[in-house]
Amino acid sequence: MRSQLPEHALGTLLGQCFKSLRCQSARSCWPTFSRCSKSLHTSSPSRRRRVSPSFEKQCKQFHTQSGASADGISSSLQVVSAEAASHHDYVLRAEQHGQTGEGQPHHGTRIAVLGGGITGLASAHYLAKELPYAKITVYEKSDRLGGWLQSKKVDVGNGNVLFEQGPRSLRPGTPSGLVTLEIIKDLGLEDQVLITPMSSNSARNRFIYYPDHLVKMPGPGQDFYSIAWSVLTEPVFRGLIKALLFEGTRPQREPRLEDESVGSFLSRRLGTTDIGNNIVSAFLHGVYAGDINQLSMKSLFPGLWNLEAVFGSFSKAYRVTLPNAPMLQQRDIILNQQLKPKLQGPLLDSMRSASVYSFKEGISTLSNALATSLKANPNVQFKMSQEVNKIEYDAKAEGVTIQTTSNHPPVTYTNCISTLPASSLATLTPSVSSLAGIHAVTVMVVNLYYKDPHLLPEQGFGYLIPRSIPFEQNPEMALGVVFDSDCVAGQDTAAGTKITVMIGGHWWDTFSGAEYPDEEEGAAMAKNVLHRHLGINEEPHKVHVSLQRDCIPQYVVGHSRRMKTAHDQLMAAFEGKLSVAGNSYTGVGLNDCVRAARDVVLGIKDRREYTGLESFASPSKWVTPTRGTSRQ
Ligand SMILES: C=Cc1c2[nH]c(c1C)Cc1[nH]c(c(CCC(=O)O)c1C)Cc1[nH]c(c(C)c1CCC(=O)O)Cc1[nH]c(c(C)c1C=C)C2
Repeated sequence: MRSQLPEHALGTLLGQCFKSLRCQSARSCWPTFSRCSKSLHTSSPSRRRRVSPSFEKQCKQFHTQSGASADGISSSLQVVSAEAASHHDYVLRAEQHGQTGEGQPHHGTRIAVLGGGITGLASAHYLAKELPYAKITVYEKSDRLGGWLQSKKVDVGNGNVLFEQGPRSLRPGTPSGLVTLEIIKDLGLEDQVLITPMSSNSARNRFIYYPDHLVKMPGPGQDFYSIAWSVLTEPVFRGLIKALLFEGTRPQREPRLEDESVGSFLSRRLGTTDIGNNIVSAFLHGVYAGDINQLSMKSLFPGLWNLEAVFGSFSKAYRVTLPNAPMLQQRDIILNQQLKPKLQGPLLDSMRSASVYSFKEGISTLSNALATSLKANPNVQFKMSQEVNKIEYDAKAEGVTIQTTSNHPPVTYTNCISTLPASSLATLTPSVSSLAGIHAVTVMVVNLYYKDPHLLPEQGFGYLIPRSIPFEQNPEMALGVVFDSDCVAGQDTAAGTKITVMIGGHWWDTFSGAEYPDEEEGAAMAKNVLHRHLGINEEPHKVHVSLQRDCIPQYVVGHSRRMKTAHDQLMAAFEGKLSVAGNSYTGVGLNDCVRAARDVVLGIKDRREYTGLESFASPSKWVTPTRGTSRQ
């Protein structure tokens, strides 16, 4: 299965150009994955011997550098099993210990979950499943559950259309994606799932708007000549061929360099800022609504960051590792091994052909079903409209005390899982000061519905707008446009064209609250964008504008170090009884959030002391299961 993100541009250009260098951050595709984990099991000494001498040399070099055994291939295979048994593999161990963790069931265990968004609900779900004896209390400051998942059904006269105001679809082909599938299975939502196949227009046709027209990004189904023509003639690809040809000649980064921005990394490796500014910045707009010159290479693309450290350049990595030996994180392999056998069946089978998926009633189906199932559980209590204003460690009780703005007395819990934004958590407890600086961007989401079903000039996912677009082409500071009618079919009963325009993000970093456009201005801005870029002059039949304040945390340079400090601070101040999960920490996607929820619950179950940031304190190893090399 190929990766079908809007960042296909990046995946294809960096990935396909070097063929094997699939970005193995959190985005590995699962056939590769299955192959690798299969070969992990079946790897025999005779197979291991079939390794090129140059590769072996690289491995030895790397192992020596990293302080690991210089035993090349076999040592890296040992790394895999050694890590599975190592002290920080809480998750695996928790599963092996069964439902009661290391000790006996602890009746009287009370766990607080702060935040009723998708991470909070998923945490409560896994707590109820894994610690059935525990009493769970979910605190939510607003009067609704689901957080950023906001699907709105709108009556348009001749039927309904569904507007998504936040995330709109899920990708099944990543390790974290398996966790979401597990929840779907737990909740019996299989018949609600709507799949967008990889063969669909939206999966195949992805565009960047540059400098004044839509440019189709290379992707599956496109023939070599049209890709070559596009790369040679479209200004968006300026400098690409030269950059790739000479990438291997550029020096490896200084070992001292702990992190750098994606923009800096690309210009250093490719010798030009054009690829970053024209292509990768567009992809980063589609996922993070963020700034390529601030976002962290190490956190966003750990796979590429790691490859440079190991091999010196991508082209060398390609020559050495060959296409079928991607490097994977040990924790991903373990997750795959845990969940895939459990998920075997029609749902997993149907996901093999899926690019993305959603639900008939929208993405909120997931949070609504979680809430319904939790409300039916007598061990789970929701404290709605209750804002937490203080969190303290109670050393005597060895627990966490939660105080809210309501007049209720503070309550002490055995453990607390905070799914609040990092910066909010920092205001509730001064002891995790390192979380205070985590900034999030605001995006204005404008959903438009037109009765005319034939308005769009192209069929596809939509388009992303890079930072380098001339100002007069984008004075509204739009980040991208989604062709919703093509993206997820089957949610609307009314025919027509549904589009979402996303505006702002990092472009609004310096805005104070008062400067954001109001709904009327937002609607006018979106219509201007569609008029200028797509020639749409028609008035929409329905418009919905929502300002999603601080919705996407930014993993800027130094993120992993900040997280490591936060882990240490949480351990020092709360003895591991306060854990964190959510989009501020280990990934901004929905799948990342539910995976974080599961990890935290299994960590608590296993050890009862778990911060959720262990992966920063003891990073998972990188392994090439078939051949073997690793790096922390
Ligand atoms: C509010 C706007 C958002 C923008 N990005 C995100 C939100 C919530 C978060 C996000 N979007 C994507 C990912 C990656 C998913 C993954 O599996 O890792 C994340 C974390 C990809 C994406 N972006 C857009 C779509 C339709 C998708 C596919 C999957 C999804 O629906 O989440 C569209 C899009 N999002 C943003 C912009 C500017 C944009 C423009 C086309 C910002």
